[in-house]
Order: sequence, then structure tokens, then C-alpha cells
Amino acid sequence: MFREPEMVENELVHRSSPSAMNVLRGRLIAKIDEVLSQIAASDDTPSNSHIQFEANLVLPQDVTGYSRRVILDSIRIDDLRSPTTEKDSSLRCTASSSDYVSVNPPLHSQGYCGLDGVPASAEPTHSPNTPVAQSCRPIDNSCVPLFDGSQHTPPTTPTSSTLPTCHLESEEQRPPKRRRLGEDHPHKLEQSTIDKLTEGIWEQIHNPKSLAMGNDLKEAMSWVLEKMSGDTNRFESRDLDFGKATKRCQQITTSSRTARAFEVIVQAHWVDCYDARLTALREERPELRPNEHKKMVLTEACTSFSWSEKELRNRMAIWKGYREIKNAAGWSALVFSGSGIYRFCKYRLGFDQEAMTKLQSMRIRAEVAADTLQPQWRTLLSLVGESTQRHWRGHPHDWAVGRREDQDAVPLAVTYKQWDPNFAFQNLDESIVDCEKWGDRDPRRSESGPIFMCKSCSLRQSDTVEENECECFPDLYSPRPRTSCPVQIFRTDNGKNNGLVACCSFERGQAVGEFVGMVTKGLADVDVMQSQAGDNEPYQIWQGRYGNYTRFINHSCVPNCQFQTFSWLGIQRIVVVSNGIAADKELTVDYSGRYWDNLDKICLCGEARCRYKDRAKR
Ligand SMILES: C[S@@+](CC[C@H](N)C(=O)[O-])C[C@H]1O[C@@H](n2cnc3c(N)ncnc32)[C@H](O)[C@@H]1O
Repeated sequence: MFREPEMVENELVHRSSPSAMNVLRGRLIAKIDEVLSQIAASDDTPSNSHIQFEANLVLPQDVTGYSRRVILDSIRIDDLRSPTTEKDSSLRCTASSSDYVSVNPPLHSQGYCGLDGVPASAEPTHSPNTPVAQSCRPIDNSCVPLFDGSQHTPPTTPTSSTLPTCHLESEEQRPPKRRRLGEDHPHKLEQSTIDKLTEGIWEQIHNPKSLAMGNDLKEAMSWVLEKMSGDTNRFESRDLDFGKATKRCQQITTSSRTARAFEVIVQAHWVDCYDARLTALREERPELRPNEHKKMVLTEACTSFSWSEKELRNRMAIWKGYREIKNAAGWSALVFSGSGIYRFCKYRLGFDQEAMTKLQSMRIRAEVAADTLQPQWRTLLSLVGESTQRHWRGHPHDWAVGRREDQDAVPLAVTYKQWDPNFAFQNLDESIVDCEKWGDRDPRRSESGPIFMCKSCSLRQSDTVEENECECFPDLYSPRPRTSCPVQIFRTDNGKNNGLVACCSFERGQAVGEFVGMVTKGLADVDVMQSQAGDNEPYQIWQGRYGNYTRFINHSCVPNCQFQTFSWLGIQRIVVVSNGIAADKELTVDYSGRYWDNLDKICLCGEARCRYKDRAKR
């Protein structure tokens, strides 16, 4: 019923005619030019590196099942770079409307950050019980945050006080240059197939509509069955109702995806059963040679499937790939792998040890995300006799994951236990306004409508699909349903306690998330984001006990994100915006000099250009 996709790309791999060679040559020259100019222009490539050109010789799966690497040539980066290569500094944030500030630098030494119960730096400095005086400094025109990063013992509740406060403050909005939709991006590195596969898995796990379960699935299937049995009541032949067609199409598309997930699970499991059958036969018939055992099992299977041996072998090669992915990355990765897995397993480009290591390291992470975001995925496993019990419960960000295969995920509270045995953090989608401080006013509101025009794009903002025109940050602000942001809280391995890692890549200018917490004022002893909407009274956003994943973003002297203010429907928001983030990278912002000036820690960002790594000497 669900056909495996046909191969449409990579046709040239199978041809060797002179014209095919010419086409290949032309394509390669264009590709190499593009990649070289991108790398030459990139800041991230150290000058003493070199680029190696390789080809993959893909052998038939039934011979080895792996591709073989052929090294062609290499070139030094230094030889590539021309003196005219310039850095794009357009994203250096020159103004934002918000600053992170730490309010009266709390007590800290090793690693408790200003956000009540945060992490540790490597440099113990003063007694955790001794408050360190910190004062708020005037705000400059940069939009980098000023986390306090210094607390050792976080307060359980925020306190209003007259103590000096350090915070992030808001400035006029000047958004970073954003890539417009549809704009060409000449400097984009092609992803390898394993990267495409893993990103596909993460995207599907974070998309609440990726699997159709329960009634949706039943309804779609019963519709298909009715249609097949000739009942046309539900969609007359002349019925061109667009809304109905869209709904139906969406239902069937998602259901097919679910059925496809069923298919790969069952096929991977079938390979396990095939091996088990082979082992049993070896014991039953020890007098036969290994090839004879194999032949017997294949013949048995060919008869049941009604396939030729060649056909079965070809399919088995792909199914073995599914099984390898399942063994490395777990069932959840298989379920959410989508159609990309077929191509990956059929052509096996990049299906090597490195890919396996990458898949192994995502095993627990993918399971945490799948269990907490789409717990119903496990019901699919009942087909192959696996446990359908959910293992990871709660909110996806109740867990701090590891990035290596041998690192388990741990409850978030455990990672703060040494500083705060009662640590608790409530995940919010939206900020909450502290009504004790603000009554029924929201200090972030500067316009009351009914019509709101975007200050960035000058187009209309609305919470209805028909009226909204603003597409500035569609992942966060649009009437369309939102998907979860593909990020995870992870255990850093260099003394920063937790951090935030990107599961998928984020384009430059794309929103990572809104800085969400409690909108309050007058707090001391804690880190807050400080901002002001128009002429309103300044406000603070405190993330000590309530907030979202933006709370876990660490500092880097070469950050890949920045804070920016944005007004949606008249309410000021503080948005973490990507400067261009590759999948699997830690998300970072620049906390700014003012934040670090008030800290007695060293910076552990590890960048060659780190400004705060040698603070003792300073
Ligand atoms: C907003 S929190 C970030 C999340 C934090 N790492 C956690 O585990 O909750 C800021 C604190 O993280 C730590 N931190 C962040 N970036 C750092 C860096 N580059 N070097 C050292 N410590 C850092 C500091 O303790 C800082 O006070």
C-alpha cells in the first residue's frame, strides 16, 4: 500500500556515458566554487585548516553494505582566502530594546548563576554566603545580556528591595539584518545525508502533527476503506470543496506518515527475526554450511513474500539499514525518521562510523523529546512486541540531556541540587505579569489597537490568519499553530552546568524563542532582564522560578544568538534571535561587559577571542 519512494536524484551515480560525465563535471565545478567561496568567507574556519575533496564509492549493499571513501584532493584555506574577503558584521547588534541585568549581584562563587539556581563557573572566588556588591550600570547601545551569573544561593522568591540591581535593559529596536523568505543564500553549505536524516528526525519529533493517532488515524483509514469499497457518499465526484479537501488531504498525509513509521519498525524488526531464524537453523542443522542456512531462510521468506531472491535481498539491504539506525539511535529515531531514511539506507552515502556515533549520541535525547512531546508514539511499538510504557515524563525541558552516548538524561532539579535542594522551575509558554506589582496593567503594552502595525515590517499584525500580514518571526508570532522549538537543555562538560543545544539548524534572523518569565519590577538579588516599552515605566523579566528554555542560554564571546525587542499586538517582547546556528551546536549570547564586570568568574566560552578568560590577571 505504501510504496517506497523512487530514487530521483543522484541519477548520475549510475551512469557513465560521456554526456553524463560532462553534466557531472559541470555540476561539480559549480558546487565546488560555491562551497569554496563560502568557506573562504566564513569566520569560523581557522586559517591553518584545509579542505579535502572526497568521493564515496557506493558498493552494492549485499556486498558490504557500506560506501567507500575516495580522497581526491585538498586545498589550504589560506590559499583560498583573498585579501578582499570580509567579515559580515551586519548582525553585530547595535541596538535592542532589552538588557539582561543582574539585580544586586547575589552571592556566588563556583557556578551559581544569577538566575536563581543556575550554574557554575570554574573559578571559586569568594564565600557563597558573602553578598558581593554589584551595581547597575548605565545601559549602552548594545543588546547583549547582562546575566548576573553570580548567585550561589538563590532566593526562593524574588524580593523587592532597594538593593542595587543588575539587569538587562531595553533600548530602541534595531533588528538584525534578516534573510527574506525566498532570498538566495549563496553561502550555504550542503548538508551531508546523515545531517539531513537527523534534522528530519528532530523536526518530526517537534512537530505535534507528525503522527496521526487515535481518532484521526481511525477516521482517515475508515475513509480510505469506504472509498475503496465504492462508497462515494463522503466526497462526490464533482465535489470541489477546498476546505474539505484540505482537511482530508492533511489527514491522509499524516496517516500515511504514521503508516510509513509502522512499516520501518516492522521491517527493522523483521531483520532481527531473520537473524534469529538463521541462528536457530544453525543449531537445528549443524551439518549444513552457513550459505545453505542462509539460502533456506531466504527461500522461506521469498515464498511468503512472493518475491524473487534478488528482490528480497535488495529490500533486506535497506531494512538492515533501518535496523542499524534503530540499534544506534533507538526506536524513536526510526519512528520519526520520515521518508529521508529510505534514501539514506538505500544509497548509504555517509553511512559510516561517524554517522553511527552521531546516531548513538542522539538515542536518549530523541527518546526524551519523543516521550515528552509525543507520548503516543510508543503505541506503535506494540506491533513488534516492544514496551509501550513511556519512560520520560513531564515537560521536555524538565530534563537535562547529555550529548554523548554514555550520558543519561537527568531531572533538571538534580543539576541544581548542590546549590538549591528545593530547586523548581515552571515552564511557561507566555510571560506572566506580576499583578501584585502591576495590578491589571501590563507594562510591556505600548499600544492598545484594535489595529496593530508591525514596527519592523510595517505590515498588519493580527491573531487571525486572514488578517495577519506580518511574517517577522512566524515561528513565534503568527496566528498559525506553533510547533515546539527544537532545542534541549544539556549538561555542559566544561563547568557551565547546563546549556541549551540546537537539535536543528536555525537560520540567521530566525527566532529561537521569546525570553519568557515573570514580568515584575523592583527585584534585587537576582538576575533579571530589564526593559521599557515606549514611555512606560521600566519592567523586569525574572526567570528564576518561571520561564522557558531561553533561561539556559550561556554566554560566549563569539555568540550565535542575540536579544532583540519586538512588538507583537502592541506588547513588547524580547526575542532570542539566531545569528546562524548549525544543528547540534550550543546556543549562546553575549552577556556583555557590564555583566562580566560584576562577576568574579572566568568565562568558559573557550573562544580564542574570549574577553573574560583571564580575569584574575585583569
Ligand atoms: C542564564 S545562566 C545560563 C544557564 C546556566 N549555565 C545554568 O546551568 O542554569 C547564566 C550563568 O551560567 C553560567 N555561565 C554562562 N555562560 C558562562 C560562561 N561563558 N563561562 C562561565 N560561566 C557561564 C554562569 O554561572 C552564569 O551566571
